Amino acid sequence: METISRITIPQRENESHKGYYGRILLIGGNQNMGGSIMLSARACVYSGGGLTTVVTHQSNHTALHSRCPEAMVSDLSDIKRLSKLVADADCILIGPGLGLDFQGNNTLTFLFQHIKNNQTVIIDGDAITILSKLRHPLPDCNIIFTPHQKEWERLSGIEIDDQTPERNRAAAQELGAQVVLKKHNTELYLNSGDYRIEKGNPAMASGGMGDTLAGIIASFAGQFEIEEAIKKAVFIHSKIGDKLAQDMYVVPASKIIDEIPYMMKHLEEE
Ligand SMILES: NC(=O)C1=CN([C@@H]2O[C@H](COP(=O)(O)OP(=O)(O)OC[C@H]3O[C@@H](n4cnc5c(N)ncnc54)[C@H](O)[C@@H]3O)[C@@H](O)[C@H]2O)[C@@H](O)CC1
Ligand SMILES: Nc1ncnc2c1ncn2[C@@H]1O[C@H](COP(=O)(O)OP(=O)(O)O)[C@@H](O)[C@H]1O
Ligand SMILES: [Mg+2]
Repeated sequence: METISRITIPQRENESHKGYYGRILLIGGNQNMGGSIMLSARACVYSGGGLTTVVTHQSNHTALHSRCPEAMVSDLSDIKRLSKLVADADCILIGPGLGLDFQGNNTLTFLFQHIKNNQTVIIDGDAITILSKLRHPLPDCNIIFTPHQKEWERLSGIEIDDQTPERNRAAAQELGAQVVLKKHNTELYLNSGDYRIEKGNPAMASGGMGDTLAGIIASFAGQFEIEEAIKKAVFIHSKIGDKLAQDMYVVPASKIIDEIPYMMKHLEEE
């Protein structure tokens, strides 16, 4: 397994506009977990996503507008609008705070029926847990799963203690998806090979940290080639976590988000 020890961020073209940097659709946040998709949304915007739209429970709209006015919103139950938003998106994230009830279920099913093979979907959090139970056939498109170890256990059937690189690779292959296995020293099972990020620390072990990473991956998937997007996103997330942990005992996810544009600038190609 190869260790990723550095990444770079390309300079932006002068003659570019928001349409160059991805139309990103983020789906999640039920009545109780609006904060999770707000973290994904802010992370997406702060990572440079061109246009960010959030599909979330209506009760989250005001808070989302207030925390992240750059993002557009739509109601989780507005299926007609969802179908247009899915059709227009380059990259779709589903799962943070989605909930495990019928609405989460229906939304995931709807997305799988409507996504096209040139689109990318990132499946995180509750969407992974739903899928582990329902065993829907996966759609024909670029699929990235971002489970933590427990979610991976549910999805792959491999118990946490048995999650070796060989077994994880075989399970990713069987799913036909790329997998970001989140843990201390996160592992990436990508089409080109297996990678490890030897960055990140326990100050990052707090709720919302994965929702934030999912937002960065979605944003980068709208801007960069897909494998590069995953590598850059996981690396930057952990590198910021390490930087902040030099002075902070715990690193709340919101603090990671605030640092993203600065770290991207720091890693920008000459
Ligand atoms: N502010 C919010 O609204 C938040 C919402 N969240 C959402 O809550 C939903 C449930 O996610 P959870 O992950 O909490 O619940 P899960 O029940 O899916 O898994 C959490 C449990 O898995 C176990 N576990 C084992 N290895 C782990 C590892 N390497 N990393 C993390 N956990 C590990 C832990 O015991 C932990 O209690 C998701 O949709 C998530 O997006 C969370 O992100 C927390 C913050
Ligand atoms: N001890 C640790 N070392 C490095 N990274 C960690 C550690 N604990 C948590 N993280 C990172 O925090 C994130 C947690 O993801 P997840 O459990 O999905 O969070 P949530 O669902 O609460 O947003 C992952 O990116 C994981 O790698
Ligand atoms: Mg999570």
